[in-house]
Amino acid sequence: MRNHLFIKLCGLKTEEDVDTAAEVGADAIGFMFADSPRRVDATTAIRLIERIPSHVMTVGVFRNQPVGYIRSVANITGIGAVQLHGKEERGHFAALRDGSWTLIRGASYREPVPQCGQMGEDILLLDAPTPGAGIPWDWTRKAFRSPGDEWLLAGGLTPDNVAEAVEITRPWGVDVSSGIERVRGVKDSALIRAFVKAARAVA
Ligand SMILES: O=C(O)c1ccccc1NCC(=O)[C@H](O)[C@H](O)COP(=O)(O)O
Repeated sequence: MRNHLFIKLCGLKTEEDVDTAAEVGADAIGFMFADSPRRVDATTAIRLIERIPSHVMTVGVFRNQPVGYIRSVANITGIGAVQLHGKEERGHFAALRDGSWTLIRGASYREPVPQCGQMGEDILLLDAPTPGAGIPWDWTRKAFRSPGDEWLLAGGLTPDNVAEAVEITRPWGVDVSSGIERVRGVKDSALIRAFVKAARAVA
């Protein structure tokens, strides 16, 4: 029996989204504070975070934004984790170490494969070249080796392919955004349920 698979659902925007995610047992819920059709403002995030049980990790996703802005959004909203998903270097991660947040690094799969902790992050999220586009990278490649302990597989995951992706790559967790939407930027409760069910079914 494998360990618990950590499931992060990203880009949620409504009460219905977060209530469904909590009900089906998501481990983390991501809010987009970077340019995206899923972007929310801090006021919306605060309202949504109030509904989320404390055992669920709340994640703010940022991309190439100043440390001061990230810190202020993190403080105002009370998010539990900061995900840096752009070209942020080690200095960005180091500057954000003074908070109580878990630090997540979103990196595109490439050779050499990014490794867990390389930039000072706590969790690595291994993604496709274009984040949030619903396009998978080739996780079926035979030479794939785990980048470390706490890493999330992301990029084009759906209820239909998540089980196979987990079986092949054996990640610590998975992350999804487009695969739980029928319309870009709009989450679908049935797809959220189907995704979590399929991911949890992997032995
Ligand atoms: O989701 C976005 O629109 C986005 C935009 C800019 C930077 C990061 C973004 N998303 C980060 C995530 O963690 C997504 O869940 C991840 O890229 C997977 O997305 P998808 O392939 O759509 O499942």
